[in-house]
Amino acid sequence: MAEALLRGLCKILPPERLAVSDLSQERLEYLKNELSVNIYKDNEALCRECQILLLAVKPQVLPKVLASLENVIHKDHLIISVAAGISLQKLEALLPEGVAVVRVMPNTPALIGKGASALSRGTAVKDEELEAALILMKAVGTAELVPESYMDAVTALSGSGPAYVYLFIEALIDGAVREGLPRDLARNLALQTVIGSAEMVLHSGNHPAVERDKVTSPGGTTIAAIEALEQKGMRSALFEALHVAAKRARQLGES
Ligand SMILES: NC(=O)C1=CN([C@@H]2O[C@H](COP(=O)(O)OP(=O)(O)OC[C@H]3O[C@@H](n4cnc5c(N)ncnc54)[C@H](O)[C@@H]3O)[C@@H](O)[C@H]2O)C=CC1
Ligand SMILES: O=C(O)[C@@H]1CCC=N1
Repeated sequence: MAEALLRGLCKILPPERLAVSDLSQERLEYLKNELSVNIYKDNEALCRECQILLLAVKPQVLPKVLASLENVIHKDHLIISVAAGISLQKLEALLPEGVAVVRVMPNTPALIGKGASALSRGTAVKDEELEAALILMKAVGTAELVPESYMDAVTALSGSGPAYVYLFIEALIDGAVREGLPRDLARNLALQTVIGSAEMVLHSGNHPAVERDKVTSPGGTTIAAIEALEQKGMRSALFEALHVAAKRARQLGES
């Protein structure tokens, strides 16, 4: 996730104003070679140099990382956490008192500037700090301010969502191959179908069902396919997927 954000940020900031630290020397060298950003092997050294700190370690690791930075993080820092499930209350308790923290749920299409992020504001965040966080996230796609109570559902929808869409695309391609199409042709048609359909809903502002009805001829092919999808429980499978993902986000916050 950090690489996706970093690549997006490189489009609005010169690489010399960006720095990254990681335990893995190999990751650091890869990012230096790819993006020419500054690299630090040591989180503390990076914290001394940078004012905005974007934390992109696993939720299970985050408390340990923040504990190790207790003496270097101070009130002039703005902390942005992308860790799934970790609440603002928990982040604030892990940070020195009064440090500004914004909780963000981004997604990996940020890598190509097509991310979808939601942000929630911590208690010590000043207006200009919130604005800075929004500018950074808008550099990699759409970014919306949301109440923190939405965050686990956001994680289930747009945070994890790209994975569901990739699974859907993969299944479309395999289904077409099953019907005899060459894989390359199936891939191109499947991808353009997903992109075109999303853009139709976006640009028309219509409910998706309105666009679906336009495809669905009486007695035709589409209604036969939709009957099969309803019988196989596609809709309820997605309800369940989002439900367990949101539940898992809450569990990650408790660990
Ligand atoms: N992968 C995704 O699509 C999304 C991930 N997130 C959040 O982003 C965070 C990272 O997730 P991923 O990128 O998937 O994980 P990842 O495992 O790919 O990346 C974590 C990175 O942290 C580094 N790291 C581990 N301990 C460290 C330490 N003590 N100091 C410095 N670096 C350390 C690792 O070497 C690794 O490069 C998680 O909190 C996750 O909830 C949020 C939205 C979407
Ligand atoms: O799978 C995860 O836990 C992370 C959070 C959202 C997307 N990836």
